[in-house]
Amino acid sequence: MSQENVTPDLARERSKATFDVENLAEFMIGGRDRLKRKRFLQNIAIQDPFFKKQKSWSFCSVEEQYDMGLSKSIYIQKKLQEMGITDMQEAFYYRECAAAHENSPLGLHYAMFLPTINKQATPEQKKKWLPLAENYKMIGTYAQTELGHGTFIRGLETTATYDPKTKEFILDSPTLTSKKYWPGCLGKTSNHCVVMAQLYTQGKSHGPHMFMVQIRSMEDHSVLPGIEVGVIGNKFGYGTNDNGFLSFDKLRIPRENMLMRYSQVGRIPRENMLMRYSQVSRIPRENMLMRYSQVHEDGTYVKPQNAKLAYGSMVLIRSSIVSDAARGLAQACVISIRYSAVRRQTEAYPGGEEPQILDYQTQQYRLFPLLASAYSLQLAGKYVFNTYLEVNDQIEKGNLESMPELHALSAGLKAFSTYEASAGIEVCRICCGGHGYSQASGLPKIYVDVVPGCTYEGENTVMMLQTARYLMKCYSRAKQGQKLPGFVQYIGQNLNKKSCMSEEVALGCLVMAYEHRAARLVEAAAMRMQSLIQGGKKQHEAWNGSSVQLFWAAKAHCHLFCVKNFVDAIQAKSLSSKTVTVMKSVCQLYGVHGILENLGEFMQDGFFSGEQVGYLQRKMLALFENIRPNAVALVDAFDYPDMVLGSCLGRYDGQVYQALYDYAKSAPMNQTEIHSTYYKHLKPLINPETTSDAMQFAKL
Ligand SMILES: Cc1cc2nc3c(=O)[nH]c(=O)nc-3n(C[C@H](O)[C@H](O)[C@H](O)COP(=O)(O)OP(=O)(O)OC[C@H]3O[C@@H](n4cnc5c(N)ncnc54)[C@H](O)[C@@H]3O)c2cc1C
Repeated sequence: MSQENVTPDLARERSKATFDVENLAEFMIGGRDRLKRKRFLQNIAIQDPFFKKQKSWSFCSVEEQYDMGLSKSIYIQKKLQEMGITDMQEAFYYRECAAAHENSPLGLHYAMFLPTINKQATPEQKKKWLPLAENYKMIGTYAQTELGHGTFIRGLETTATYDPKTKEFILDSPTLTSKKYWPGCLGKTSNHCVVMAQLYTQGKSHGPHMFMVQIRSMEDHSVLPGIEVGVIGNKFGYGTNDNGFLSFDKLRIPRENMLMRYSQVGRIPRENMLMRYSQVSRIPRENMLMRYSQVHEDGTYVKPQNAKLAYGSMVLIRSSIVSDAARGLAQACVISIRYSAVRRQTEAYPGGEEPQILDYQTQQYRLFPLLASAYSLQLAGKYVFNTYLEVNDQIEKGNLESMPELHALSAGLKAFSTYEASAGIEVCRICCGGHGYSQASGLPKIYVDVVPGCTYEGENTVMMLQTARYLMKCYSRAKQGQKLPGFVQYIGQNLNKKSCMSEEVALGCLVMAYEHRAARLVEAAAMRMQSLIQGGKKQHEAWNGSSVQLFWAAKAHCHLFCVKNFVDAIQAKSLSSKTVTVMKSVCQLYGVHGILENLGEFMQDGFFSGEQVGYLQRKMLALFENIRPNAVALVDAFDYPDMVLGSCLGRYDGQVYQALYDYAKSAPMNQTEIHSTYYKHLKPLINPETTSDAMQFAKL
């Protein structure tokens, strides 16, 4: 990043750093070559006049935002093609910079529609749809959520009823609450969508299945008969995205439009069933690859044998949400910490210099733990993604041994990270004082982009309870003396021990404390369930009656994972000893602050003494002092160019006041000396004798 014009405050901060920022930046991204490549690709976007001339999104109406989002998306895609970039990670680096937080109206085409065809379609279906989708003849999305149901997928009401006479499905939205509601890119952009609907065949319901449905003409984009589609109106954020509603009036679609890689229905010639995992009968049973579901020749539907196969794609999506949340929090920390190093406020004593607000201990108390959290969550997202890649081959071969653990962890981490990041971004905004409230800070935009991650792809509480379900299974296995896999081995451990914490606050003692807390909360939730069942409650009543404790247990499990993973990650050989020293402080702060924020859970059974809590409190304050000289260098190591941050406060050069003033000057309302509303409202108020029609009307 250019060192030109950097404010003396930021220049001094950087010169004080005790470690090599490049070393940490390379570690975080996964190597020197990758960092170089990322910078190369992002520089192309930074230099491109197309992006330079774009109006700030914050001065646009929702319709303008949608228009701009679409034009940018299409431009970005063309550029990626021109540059021959096919690698997902490389495309991400370019897009991250070029799109600068704008949620693409084509986002779900790439993120859900194309992958769904790739993963769920038969070879014939792929052959038919993929070229059309890749060439933007088909533009699609994924429509699952309805007005009445999102979380409870089995409760979806859209029906797809098979008619064997015509070999068609009839899609119908029989109730108001069955209308699809929320899917991104649905209202105005897509001409196709994958619809999740309840499958009925031979008079029976077989649960939700996916269907490819054309909703608009590929010639003139008109809405097809039997379909009603539109946008759901303005939202908290996501102005560039046309989240929509959709309903069907007995719409007929060909049988081949059911995504049938894993399940089939209806009579079709045997030779047409080129399904990887499903086969028709009349071959030896043991020859059948029946991992998912199958249909007999008479059209009988056979349900999937192993629902866990769907875990793979869920883990992948959730790991990407963890990384997105971590990125949002990291960017908010960059903005707030750089600004806090430039902003000066309140002379410490009469006539004294006003300190940088970053020197206030209370500012450090709010920002440094978030900085630690941003590192921890980024490392957690990386771990889940890399582990997914490692086990993916085994999944494809049907070996699902390690999947339940990873699946449960990814569900909990998705919730844990989005909660932590959303709350943290808001704290970063508040730490910027008044300017944090301006869109010019970039923080409101980051917040509204990250916070829906608490809801989509599994509502957070529901995700935590999913993790808790797995923890309960582990607990009961541990009580039966069975060995638990990898990371959950702490469950069922002896709880009659005390913390080894000393003044030094060793990382090992921090990990032990988090293990103890998680093990105790898992046990407490299990005991509560057990006692409710023994007291005569039904299983589901006992579950609901224990769900707060189950939630606590799942949260403690995720927190433990983040601490442990952080401790393991900083042992990496690629980190220099100076970087390790700094990162050890950051990691310690993450652990210490987490304990102090949840003290009751660590102290309830006397695991910590009051004296040990004193060690932790003193250590936290000492860590603030340790981290302070490196705070700016630590956010620099996230390596976000200004274009990605989109913030007047988080600029690398620290020229925040000029940037804020320029932003204000560029506001559309400042482009005229007198605003049109003066003639309409103010003039008649100030000079009633020149009363406008409106005033005369009001007087009447
Ligand atoms: C920005 C955005 C984009 C979206 N994009 C898409 C999209 O592209 N495609 C799509 O299909 N959908 C999309 N959605 C919808 C989203 O997936 C759902 O909103 C989400 O799954 C949550 O479901 P819900 O709205 O039914 O929440 P609800 O389930 O109604 O949640 C409401 C409350 O009830 C609680 N609750 C519900 N069930 C339980 C339970 N079993 N135990 C305890 N508590 C429970 C929840 O914790 C929550 O507090 C999007 C949503 C948003 C906000």
